[in-house]
Amino acid sequence: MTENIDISIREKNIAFIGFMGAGKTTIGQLVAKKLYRDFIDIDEEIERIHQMPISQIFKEMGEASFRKMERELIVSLCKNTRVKILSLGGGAYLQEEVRKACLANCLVFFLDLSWESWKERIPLIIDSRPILQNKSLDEIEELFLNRRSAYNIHHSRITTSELDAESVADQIVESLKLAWDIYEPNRSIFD
Ligand SMILES: Nc1ncnc2c1ncn2[C@@H]1O[C@H](COP(=O)(O)OP(=O)(O)OP(=O)(O)O)[C@@H](O)[C@H]1O
Ligand SMILES: O=C(O)C1=C[C@@H](O)[C@@H](O)[C@H](O)C1
Ligand SMILES: [Mg+2]
Repeated sequence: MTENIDISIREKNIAFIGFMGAGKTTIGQLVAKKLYRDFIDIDEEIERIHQMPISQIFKEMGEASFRKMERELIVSLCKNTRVKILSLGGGAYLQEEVRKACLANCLVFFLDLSWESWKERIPLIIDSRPILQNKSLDEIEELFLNRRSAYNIHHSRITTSELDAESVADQIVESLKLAWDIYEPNRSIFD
């Protein structure tokens, strides 16, 4: 397939972006199920291709190689696939090429949460995210705040603080259906 130009918004891939632990994998999976769409988690896909966890890829191949892998995979999926749900890794969207490809070919949802809410998730993610290793809480907060300027370039922002994953997914599906009906009434992906 050639580059996705002028595709209908119903056919566009949906991409989830946001900080580590914001819920991109969890919510992406739920949204995919609710919309009967294929789900691709970029981190899991890289782990599958290389047959090792991300933390080991960082250790053995270095962060720069990981960033190249995620960039190439995301850009290729953006250009060559449709109707998919893509959950990006937390740092992928910091790369300009990734941002451009996502914004041009996907509906980009920023899953946002407050620093206070994020801190409650630390025990759930701390061991498996190499970027968080050997950092103080202040340093992690700085990263959390600094990355917002990139995440703020999106099509839609959903605040997930105080909401369980199922409710966030329902809210996203509702907003998508509304947008599809407003911008492309009387159309289905089979037209
Ligand atoms: N809305 C939510 N409320 C409470 N816990 C949540 C919510 N969404 C996700 N979680 C939990 O937070 C943890 C991290 O979620 P998840 O792995 O989906 O984050 P992520 O954004 O994909 O992170 P990464 O960028 O590192 O891939 C999981 O244990 C998940 O169950
Ligand atoms: O925020 C980040 O930089 C990362 C987030 C994870 O999803 C993984 O992609 C990896 O651990 C790096
Ligand atoms: Mg994830």
